[in-house]
Formats: sequence, structure tokens, C-alpha cells
Amino acid sequence: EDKIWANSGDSHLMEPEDLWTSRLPKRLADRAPRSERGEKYEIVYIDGTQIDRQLNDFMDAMRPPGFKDLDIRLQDLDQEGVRNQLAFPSMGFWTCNIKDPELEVAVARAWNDWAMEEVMGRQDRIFAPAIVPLRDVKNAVAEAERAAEMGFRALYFPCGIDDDRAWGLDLWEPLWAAAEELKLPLCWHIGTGAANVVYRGPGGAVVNYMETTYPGMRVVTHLVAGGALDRHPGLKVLVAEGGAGWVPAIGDRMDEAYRQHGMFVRPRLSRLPSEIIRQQVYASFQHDISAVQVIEDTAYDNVLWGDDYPHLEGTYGHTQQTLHTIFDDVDTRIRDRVLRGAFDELFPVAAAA
Ligand SMILES: CC(C)(COP(=O)(O)O)[C@@H](O)C(=O)NCCC(=O)NCCSC(=O)[C@]1(C)CCC[C@@]2(C)[C@@H]3[C@@H]4C[C@@H]5C[C@]3(C[C@]5(C)O4)[C@H](O)C[C@@H]21
Ligand SMILES: [Mn+2]
Repeated sequence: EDKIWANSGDSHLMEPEDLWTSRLPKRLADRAPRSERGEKYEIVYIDGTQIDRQLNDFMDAMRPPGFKDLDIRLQDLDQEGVRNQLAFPSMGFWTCNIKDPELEVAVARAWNDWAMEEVMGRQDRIFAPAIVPLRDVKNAVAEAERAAEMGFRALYFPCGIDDDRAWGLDLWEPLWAAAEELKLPLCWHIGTGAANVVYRGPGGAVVNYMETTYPGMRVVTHLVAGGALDRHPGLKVLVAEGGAGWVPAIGDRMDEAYRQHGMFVRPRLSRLPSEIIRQQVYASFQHDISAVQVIEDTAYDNVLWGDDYPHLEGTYGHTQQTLHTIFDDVDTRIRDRVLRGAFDELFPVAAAA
């Protein structure tokens, strides 16, 4: 069968062990994210506390040949049929767990410098969203501006956030205004920002995977209902790796709340939630067929495919089979939109590269 070429809106960079130790002064490097491999588990520590634990063989399974060698990785992309990748952090995901603003700023800046120098500076197919420090919105704005200056074309956000810093609160206004001004899409990745649910009962692996999906919906709900996207119509939001079939569905439900519970609604919005979603919210999936069916059925088409390289829930090793299975009988306009168009709309410069 002919090779299908695609852009991936959800991939990952795998950071070198010494990313922070080689770039930060010792007093900060010692407290930066660090993973230690034990007998059975790989444990991640930040600033002296354990923040993640994964089975060794689970982590090993996400380490194909190219995961740390850019040249091999580019060969992986050619083999799989992937042209461009928006590549999220891996260890960098944990920056948001840092409570000390000074350490958080240093860790974010170092990650951004590394991504620019060691990945984006060396080729033009794989680019990363910048990490912004979130403890103090002024630091976030400063790093977003610095990142834009350096050539970053997107910002990364963790889905989980404390209630008193919920994404819909006005405290984030300076950051939304800056991102809109800088034309930086806001890219939330699922499974981040809060401790993952680890239900050990029957169905645990599936339950735990699904539990990482719901926070992506919560992010969209706060940004839409809270008015941030209504106030900043130029802002675009991507929720990566959470699937896409749910997006128009929550639009309907938010419209229902907005209309039927109107007496409680504030702020009032200049557009219905479902309209804001259709104009500003994008979502990525790996294998879902519902992500394509939703376009056919609802005309919501801010849908990006993602290879989630190199994660197990991604398509590495079976990308062409996946793309043929999903798209062979699908209208080529929908296929082009999902495999390139929506990506190029979010990241025009990358597409031009
Ligand atoms: C089935 C049980 C409960 C059985 O436990 P037992 O044998 O009794 O010890 C347990 O083994 C299990 O759930 N294993 C699956 C692994 C897992 O943690 N599942 C969580 C949901 S999946 C997930 O959290 C994603 C979204 C997707 C897979 C990669 C993922 C874990 C990545 C991986 C690991 C780490 C966490 C991270 C970023 C990171 C740097 O890369 C994301 O924050 C999150 C992400
Ligand atoms: Mn991913």
C-alpha cells in the first residue's frame, strides 16, 4: 500500500540524564527532576520528594533505538511516515511539581535551552513546546516571551493544577494575553500536573489510562466557561493524547448548562461554548476511529493525529498500518485535515519549514 505521510501533534522528547546537572548550578541541579532505577520501579524525584513511580519494563518499552539519538529518531520518523512532530517533554513534565519559584524558573529555562540547542537547532522536523514556570504568572509571561524570541512556536501546559490556580481564574490573564500576542498555541498534554490515579483493582491499567483523559476535558471546560478563550479569540488550545471524540460532546453539554442554567452563568460569553470550542480548541488522538467519525458527523475538525512516539499507547512500529486502517475509506479532505491541515493551522511556521 502507498505510504501515508503525517504530521504528529503528540510526540515526546526523551531528555539526557544530565540535562539539568550540566546546565544548572549544583545548589539547584541537585533538586531538579531526577529518575532513579530500582529493582522493580523507576522512581522520579523532584526537590527531594518522590513524584512518580513506573514499572521498569513499562519504561524500558518506551525506549526505541531513536529515543535519545536524533539521527536515528529521524530515521524512525521516515520509516513510520511521520514528517513533523510536536514533541512534548518527558522528564520536563514534572517541572510543574516544583514549589520553589526560583528552582522552577531555572528548570524550565534549562529545558527550553536544551530543546532549542540540542533538538530544534539541529533539524527542522521535530519541534518542542516551551515549558513555562507556573508558580508565578510573571515568570510564565517572561519565559513565554523569551521562548518566542528563541523561536519556540508553542507552549506546554500540564492538565492537573491546584483548585486555587484553576485554568479559568483571572490570575492567568497576563499569560493568555501574552500568548495571544505572541501567537503561541497553548498545548496541554494529558497525564500530567497531578498524581495519576493508580487503581489496583480489576481493570486497573485501563481505568488508570482513562483517568488521565478526564483532566483534558476539565482544562477545556475552565478555559471556555471561564471566558479566557472568549476574551482572547486569537488563542488556540491543543489537548494532546486525550482523543478527540469528546470535544463536540462537551460543547453540547456546556451549551446546555449555559442556556438552561443561565441564571447562574458568569461571565456571560460573546459566543456559545460550542462555538468557542469549534473555533479555538484542538485535540489529538493515536488510534481512535471516533476521532474521525466525529468530523464526519459534527463537522468539528480541529483534530490532529499524533504518534505519541515513543510511548506504548502510540503507534511506533505500526504507524502505517494504523493510518491505513483509520483513513483508507475516509474522504481525503478529512484525512488531509487530520494528518496535516489542523497541524499546519496550529503551527504554520513549522509547516513552512
Ligand atoms: C495496572 C497497574 C495498576 C497494576 O499495578 P501493580 O502491578 O499492582 O503495581 C499499574 O501497573 C498501571 O496502571 N500500569 C500502567 C502504567 C501507568 O502508570 N498507567 C497510568 C495511566 S497511563 C499514563 O499515565 C500516561 C498518560 C500514558 C503512559 C505513559 C505515562 C505514564 C508517562 C510516562 C511515565 C512518566 C509518566 C508519564 C510521563 C512519563 C515521564 O512518561 C505521564 O505523566 C503519564 C503517561
Ligand atoms: Mn503523549
